[in-house]
Amino acid sequence: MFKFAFGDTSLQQQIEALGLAGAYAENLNKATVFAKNFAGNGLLPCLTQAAGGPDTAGIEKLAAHITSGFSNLVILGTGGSSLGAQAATALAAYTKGLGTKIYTPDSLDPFLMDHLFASLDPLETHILAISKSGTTGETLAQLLACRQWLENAGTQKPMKDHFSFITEPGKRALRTYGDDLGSLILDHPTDVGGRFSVLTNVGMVPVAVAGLSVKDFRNGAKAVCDAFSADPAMSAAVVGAALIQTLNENLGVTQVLIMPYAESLRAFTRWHGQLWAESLGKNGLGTTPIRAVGPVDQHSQMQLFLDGPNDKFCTIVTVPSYGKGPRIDVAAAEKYGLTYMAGRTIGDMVTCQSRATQDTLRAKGRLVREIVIDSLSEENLGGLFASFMLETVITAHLMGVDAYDQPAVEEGKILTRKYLGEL
Ligand SMILES: O=P(O)(O)OC[C@H]1O[C@](O)(CO)[C@@H](O)[C@@H]1O
Repeated sequence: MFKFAFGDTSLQQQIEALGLAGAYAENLNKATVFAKNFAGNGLLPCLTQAAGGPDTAGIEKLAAHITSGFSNLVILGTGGSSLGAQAATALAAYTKGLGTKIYTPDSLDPFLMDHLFASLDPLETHILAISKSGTTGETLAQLLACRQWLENAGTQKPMKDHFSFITEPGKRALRTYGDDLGSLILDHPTDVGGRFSVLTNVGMVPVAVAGLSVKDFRNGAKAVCDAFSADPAMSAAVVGAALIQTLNENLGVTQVLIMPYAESLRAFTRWHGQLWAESLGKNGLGTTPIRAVGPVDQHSQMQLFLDGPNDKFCTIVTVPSYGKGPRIDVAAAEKYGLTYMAGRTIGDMVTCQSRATQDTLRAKGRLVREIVIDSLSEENLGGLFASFMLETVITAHLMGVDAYDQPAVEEGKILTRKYLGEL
């Protein structure tokens, strides 16, 4: 579980100081009513399905097939078919894992494909192609290229074993391809959109391959959903959605910054970026997600956040890191005039940096939410996924847009196919 707070001064006092008490109360009420109905109706399929876990056997079977036969897993997929897996498996950087290395070439890039083919052992490589629609050009092009690469390598294993698929049931190119090959295919849930799919098999097969606990991710999400259902008005999702909407409508806040002080949450910010942008950027409305990671981006973007336009709602995610990490040698630090860090740990420095960032942002009049997770764990990351999905859906309701479609992107896809056909 995680906690959230807005600094030493209560949120209510800050809202009153901005003259927004009435507007915020109205949005909070609207968000709470919606959240209660929503909870009463069983929340989102992407959350409830995951909690039930009827797909566990399929996830375990596919993960076992991959880890027992291959030392590399290449996940072909883009957007919601890759970002959740990247965000979730980033935690494995701190664990021993199962020995299978995961590659996620989610942007089509000829140089990266050449590099992958040159550096990976084809006989040791499994390809998992994920696409909800089963028609995404980038993923299909990569798939055909991978098949050719494996054919050329003359693999000894049956070709069908080198591939697996996650896609919706029904007639679609990716499904037909997988059927023809005779490979293992898991169904992408039809009632879960790609950017909401991280807790389904889409994110959880990679999690299992990485040696992380699917159960813990889902339990973490469930705990957040249970707390949300029990008292929506107190949840980070409802408060966050009401606040962002109020700031947007009344103070011209048009950007939402998410800045974790943990390298392993960098991929999480990319996942959040798609979730927020694709769900809410509609009908001339929307707030732009901005990604940053602390402390490194204090040295690149922070000047703008502090001293540029006051148009951002800031969320800082922290993990208690006091006393964590290597300790800085006292004598060496003192010799070079670095007494302030002598005997401190790297975690002490990061703790002070995130605190200083928040204080400075607040001193500059920015509204800052701190989300504190007590450790970098599957439960906590699962909880963050659930909370931000809920926040997005509630914000969409307050804005009056449909969180689940992405009509404008589809126009670009049609044009790409046309241009390729004309080459
Ligand atoms: O999973 P699919 O169908 O390949 O789609 C990949 C991504 O492309 C989009 O449809 C946008 O083009 C996203 O919504 C989606 O996550």
